[in-house]
Amino acid sequence: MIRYRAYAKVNIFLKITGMRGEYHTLSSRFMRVKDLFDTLWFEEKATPEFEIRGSFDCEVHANTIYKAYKHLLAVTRSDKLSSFFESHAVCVDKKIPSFAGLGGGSSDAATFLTMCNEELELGLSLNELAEIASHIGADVPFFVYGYESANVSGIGEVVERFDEPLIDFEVVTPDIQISTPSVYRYYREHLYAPISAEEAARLESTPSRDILAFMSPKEANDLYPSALACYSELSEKEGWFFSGSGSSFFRIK
Ligand SMILES: C[C@@](CO)(OP(=O)(O)O)[C@H](O)COP(=O)(O)OP(=O)(O)OC[C@H]1O[C@@H](n2ccc(N)nc2=O)[C@H](O)[C@@H]1O
Ligand SMILES: Nc1ncnc2c1ncn2[C@@H]1O[C@H](COP(=O)(O)OP(=O)(O)O)[C@@H](O)[C@H]1O
Repeated sequence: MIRYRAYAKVNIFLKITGMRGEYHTLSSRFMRVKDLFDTLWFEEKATPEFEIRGSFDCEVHANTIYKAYKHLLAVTRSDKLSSFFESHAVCVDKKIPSFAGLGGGSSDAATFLTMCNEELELGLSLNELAEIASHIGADVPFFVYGYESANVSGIGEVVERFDEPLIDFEVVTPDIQISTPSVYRYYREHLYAPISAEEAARLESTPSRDILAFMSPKEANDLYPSALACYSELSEKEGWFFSGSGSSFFRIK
């Protein structure tokens, strides 16, 4: 069976540009962490229930991989798909820490969609897969496209490849479980200051190395000051940037 890599990501910058209903619209640069990834593959099994093999802190129906399966089945209504998972389990060698702001669950879900499309020859286009991905989580579309670096906007469904060399990151993840909704809520209630379309365009045309050289960590990620305010046990790390809603920090190796 072919093994697939579900890479982690960091947010080089993450700026809020407004609201869309309950969700925040953002302008963010996502970049792949090339030496941090989960590995996924399919394995034959005897029992018919949907099965995910791997070390998770949630039960199977809360797993983003299962949510991806349900959405894929609803869209394709494919008997080939449902019967395949009566005889095959999804195996995951989990390396990306959870609740880390590294997109672990989102990356797994996107990789699962890609694996099904390829191995079962579902014939879905990249855009069709990304459309399904947008219903699973805000970060999932980025991982479907598979770009090493991209500008992500909307609430995460607009993904535009950014052409630049990949940067080698060092990532540390303090053992603090940060709730993404809480961090966004605090930002909205206490720190809401959306940037203009012109400022977003300027950031989106700036190479990531320049962002990391000229912006402070708190300027680069609007959710960082919010996470610090929400979690007293989270402390700043001099010279390190904050990824997504956290708790991971990263810097150039
Ligand atoms: C913060 C970011 C930055 O990349 O990722 P992580 O920190 O999780 O890696 C993303 O915006 C998170 O994406 P994701 O983790 O998929 O969020 P979801 O599960 O879709 O949403 C969790 C909750 O976060 C809030 N949310 C999420 C995305 C967004 N653009 N605006 C929001 O307000 C909503 O309250 C939502 O109910
Ligand atoms: N495939 C998955 N991998 C990791 N976590 C998952 C997965 N599916 C569901 N989860 C749940 O999502 C929570 C957040 O994990 P994750 O998406 O990795 O965090 P983040 O979005 O901050 O990177 C986990 O604590 C776990 O309960």
